[in-house]
Amino acid sequence: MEGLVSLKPSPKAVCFHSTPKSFFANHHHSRFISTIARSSMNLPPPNRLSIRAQQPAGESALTAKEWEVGMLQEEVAASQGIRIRRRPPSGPPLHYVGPLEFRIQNEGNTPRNILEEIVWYKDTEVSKFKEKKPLASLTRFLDSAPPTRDFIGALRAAHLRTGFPGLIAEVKKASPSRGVLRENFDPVEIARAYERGGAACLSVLTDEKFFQGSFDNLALIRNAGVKCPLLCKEFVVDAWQIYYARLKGADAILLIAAVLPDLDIKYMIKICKMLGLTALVEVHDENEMDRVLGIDGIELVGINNRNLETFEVDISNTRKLLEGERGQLIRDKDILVVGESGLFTPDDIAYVQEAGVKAVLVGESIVKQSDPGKGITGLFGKDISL
Ligand SMILES: O=C(O)c1ccccc1NCC(=O)[C@H](O)[C@H](O)COP(=O)(O)O
Repeated sequence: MEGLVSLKPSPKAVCFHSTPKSFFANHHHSRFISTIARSSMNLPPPNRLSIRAQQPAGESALTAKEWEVGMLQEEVAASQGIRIRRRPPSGPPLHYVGPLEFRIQNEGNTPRNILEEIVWYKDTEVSKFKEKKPLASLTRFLDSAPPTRDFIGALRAAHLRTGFPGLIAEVKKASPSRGVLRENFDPVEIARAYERGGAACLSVLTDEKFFQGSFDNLALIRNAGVKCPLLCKEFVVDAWQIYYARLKGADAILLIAAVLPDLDIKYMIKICKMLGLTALVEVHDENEMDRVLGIDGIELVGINNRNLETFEVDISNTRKLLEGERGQLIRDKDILVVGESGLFTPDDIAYVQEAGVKAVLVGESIVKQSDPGKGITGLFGKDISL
């Protein structure tokens, strides 16, 4: 039978007879909701056997429900073309039919690519953070957080002033694709050098495990009096991270369409607006761009030239996503577009500017220079600080 990975006599099968009626009622209810939700979203029938009512009660019933909700979320995401799974498909608890127990096959609990690995790690990381600092305790400090600065305004002003795309310069120590980019890494010194070199805004990587960044770096740069508005470069999977970024001094935060379903993006944009933060919504392909253009209230879209699943970088991606009707819609909506990743030379900047971006996000090519401020001059082929 397809999908069945184990089938064996179960010593626990006796539990089947002692399962309380309330469990069957609730379970039936949750199946009912799932079925309505699934059909209203044009989702295919679930790809698993549906005899779960025979599960034992208690903890495993709860786990089964959590699993079912998670599976429904995954199905919604998949129906929007999202390939990244938010957490490992650890599968439901064992199922019991009479004397037999069985599990349904899942695709394996190993991430399929680096982005999925990062997202799975974030899920557990954020859960731990939330235990230590629940949202309710964070919100108490919101009034004492530093005021947010106008991220998009700074990019537009730099574009007007220099005639080049406004620069978001990235404070990036390391990356999964390139390893360590800068050994002697002083985030505040780099931030100041970028500001002196003419950056309009800064992007600060806050992920520790994969990029050797930190939320402390964000706070250090903010508290050092750097005037450029700051983007919190995180892999957001939970609204908690947005509140935390705000408390640490961010003015903007990254939301990745390859990770977040439409409803999450809408909800997170509302939270950003409520907190005075700008959302930079990042896309990599046409499907993600079309999804994002269908969402109200988007002001800033980043086109990442790096495929975060394969690490492949191709700056013609920016041009491809800005061609034709999409480009027209973006102009009609007055959305500011940021060209991201793989920009090393004045020709690269000219190429993405020609494609229609009014801002660029650059890390590697400038952070590697002994003076990152001079790196900016090299990147643009001109001193843009003047
Ligand atoms: O940079 C990576 O290796 C990477 C891997 C997985 C997920 C995200 C990753 N990078 C995030 C970015 O997109 C870049 O930091 C940013 O656009 C700057 O790119 P670059 O100028 O090429 O350093």
